[in-house]
Amino acid sequence: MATGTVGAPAEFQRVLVTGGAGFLGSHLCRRLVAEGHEVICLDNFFTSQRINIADLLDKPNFELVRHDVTEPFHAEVDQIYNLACPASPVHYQYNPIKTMKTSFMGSMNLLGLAKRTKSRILQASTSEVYGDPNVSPQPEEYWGHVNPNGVRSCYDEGKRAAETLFFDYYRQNNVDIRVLRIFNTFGPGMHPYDGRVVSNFIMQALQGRDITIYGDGSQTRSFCFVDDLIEGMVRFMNQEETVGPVNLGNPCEFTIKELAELVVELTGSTSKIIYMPLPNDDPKQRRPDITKAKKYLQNWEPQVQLRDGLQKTIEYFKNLDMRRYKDPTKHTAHANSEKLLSTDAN
Ligand SMILES: O=c1ccn([C@@H]2O[C@H](COP(=O)(O)OP(=O)(O)O[C@H]3OC[C@@H](O)[C@H](O)[C@H]3O)[C@@H](O)[C@H]2O)c(=O)[nH]1
Repeated sequence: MATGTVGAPAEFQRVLVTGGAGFLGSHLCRRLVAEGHEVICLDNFFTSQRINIADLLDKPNFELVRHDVTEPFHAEVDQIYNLACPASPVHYQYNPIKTMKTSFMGSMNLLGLAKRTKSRILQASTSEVYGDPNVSPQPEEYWGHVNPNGVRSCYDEGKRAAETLFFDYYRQNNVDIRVLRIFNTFGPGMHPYDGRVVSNFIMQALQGRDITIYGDGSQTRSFCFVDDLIEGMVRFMNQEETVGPVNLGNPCEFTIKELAELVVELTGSTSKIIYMPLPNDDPKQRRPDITKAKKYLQNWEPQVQLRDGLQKTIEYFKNLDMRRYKDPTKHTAHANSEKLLSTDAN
């Protein structure tokens, strides 16, 4: 029997985690291995590195396979968590055709595997399916406001197409699906060159570099600490009441300017805040409606608030050996920005 953790399945499972060496994937693998499950971690190491899961490599119930989900994969498994896809705008826009292929063909290949093995399969979908939302907070019923041919579309539309495939395999082939929409998540284990806002601001603050706000900083995001997210994800996988989609995130909403100021305060940094162009189609607001998550996931709600989570993340980044990390892509987030803002816009 597995440990008595809330949401843990009654029996040990053979679990496949795609993107298992990534930020969320490595936390998930760690938890599943600790609970005694047999874990196969699949990764192509495009944006992640082996070091993220170095502590798991010698565990007898952990197996690492270098594999790209755009190619079929065969194994006998009971559960599949499909987390494979670059998630940072900088990285997913680097090779947008590959991003779309990863979402669509990766889902297709893994749904085929789930169908054959009769395993349950969870898709890591995203708040980006809501695009630049004109409804706030965003409930699962909201269809979104998405540009089908913009620079973010490879990710937004890739994930939307993946959701379509999941629900069609469910309706047509009875595949046992779970679709989770993950909102902005942060915490220890993020790649220092991840390119997303929390890791950028902390690294800039710790290294005394300018803190780069894109736009005027009035856009909002709601940041969920990684432990809360993984807890919700495992509960969702192991409940029987809904296939989703279910939103998972922290509903406390902050402007990006507030985030920058908080990071400066918590690090005691002397960095100054500068303003850069807003990348195209950057959503102006984002906040999850988590009514469904609370209802179906045994009253799940985030336990760690932004300030406390940031403190833990700052400690993590302070102790990183930067020689071990490589920047996976060049920074392209501004390549398509239309308007330039002056450095004192605020
Ligand atoms: O250095 C930076 C980086 C980012 N930002 C801004 O901070 C906000 C958040 O940007 P991030 O890159 O962290 O993430 P985004 O919210 O744009 O996208 C994320 O959405 C949810 C997930 O599915 C994905 O992880 C990712 O696509 C944006 O408005 C962005 O323009 C900065 O102001 N400065």
